[in-house]
Amino acid sequence: MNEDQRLDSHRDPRQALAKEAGQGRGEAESLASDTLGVKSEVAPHRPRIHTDLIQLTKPRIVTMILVTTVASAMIAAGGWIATLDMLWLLLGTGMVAGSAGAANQVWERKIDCNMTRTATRPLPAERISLAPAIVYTAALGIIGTTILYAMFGIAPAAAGLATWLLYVLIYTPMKTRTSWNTTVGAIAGALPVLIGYTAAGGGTSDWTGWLLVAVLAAWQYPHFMAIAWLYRRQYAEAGFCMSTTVDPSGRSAGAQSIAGSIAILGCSVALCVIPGIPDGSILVTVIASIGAIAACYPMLLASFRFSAQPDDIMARKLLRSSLLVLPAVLAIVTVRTVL
Ligand code: HEM
Ligand SMILES: CC(C)=CCC/C(C)=C/CC/C(C)=C/COP(=O)(O)OP(=O)(O)O
Repeated sequence: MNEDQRLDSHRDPRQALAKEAGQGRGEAESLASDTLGVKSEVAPHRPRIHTDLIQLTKPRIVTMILVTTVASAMIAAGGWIATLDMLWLLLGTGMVAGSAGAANQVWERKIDCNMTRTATRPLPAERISLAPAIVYTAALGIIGTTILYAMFGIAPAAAGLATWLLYVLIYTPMKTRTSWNTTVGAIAGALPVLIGYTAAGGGTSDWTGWLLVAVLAAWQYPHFMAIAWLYRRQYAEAGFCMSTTVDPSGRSAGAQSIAGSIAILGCSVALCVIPGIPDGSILVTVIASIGAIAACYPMLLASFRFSAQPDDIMARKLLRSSLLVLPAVLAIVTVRTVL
């Protein structure tokens, strides 16, 4: 049984690889920590309630969302905003994002039982019952939206609410019906940049704000196509409709990964060039543009390699590069805009 066949086994690829690496983890670790080789805390065998309340919010996705929030606020403001304002912005956005993640898990509590990757979550594993989970989800969303409205006005609050509704009421039910769910999810995952952007004074009609949305939307294709490949059997068996269950060859996933990697490169360079129009420094513009291309290159290369050879090894490399490229691109574009 060669490596690919073993990796293709029905076992969760993370546990197969973890077992092989002699890590012998009892608990399946997060995909990113495993992929990035970053040691994350192994979930305690009997997690406490506060651990479960955090797990319900999809904390690692929310953390990356908050990274995009800081960047978009700084890009809109042309620099750092008042620290207290940034803290309120992160608290409000984090609560609304956590509420969306929790609402998704409430909605999918039954189908999550059918996937190794999600079966250990608080609701499928019955460590939290439905009623308190719903109250917790509602409280996070209402308090978070109220903070955004009270501190920053209608635009950030509306952007958060629109994202919540799109992710929970449109994207989530689409997951078992059509692989186009990924495009809706990409829009939902990208819209939160408008929270930070408008909270820091950016306009809803600014080119820069929508180019930031485009960067996030494009990024999610290589990001998720790698995941959709790694978990393709689990998605198929659980009844989800993803690009890799509709097209098991991986050609569609590969093509979408390449398209997304090219799109994020183009949008990132555009974000580096726009501030230089008309009277910005040519040298800074050129250096920043080269930096954006260099930051996107690893994910572009990984996308081409995954497309040429769709297997778990190439998919893990693509996922790893996606989780490193996004913060790098956001850092370069932020510094360029602030300079
Ligand atoms: C179409 C949109 C997206 C889909 C379908 C998607 C799906 C997923 C899935 C299934 C995982 C694996 C979670 C696990 O290990 O159980 C994951 C991990 C992750 N996602 Fe995404 N994601 C999307 C967009 C985003 C966005 C917008 C962000 C933040 C900007 C993000 C950040 C992350 C991070 C940091 C991880 C690693 C954390 C972990 O291992 O749990 N994702 N994503
Ligand atoms: C401010 C605000 C409302 C932000 C929301 C941001 C947010 C949660 C974006 C979700 C991105 C996304 C599609 C994740 C995958 O969910 P999934 O259901 O495919 O993941 P799963 O299979 O692990 O449950």
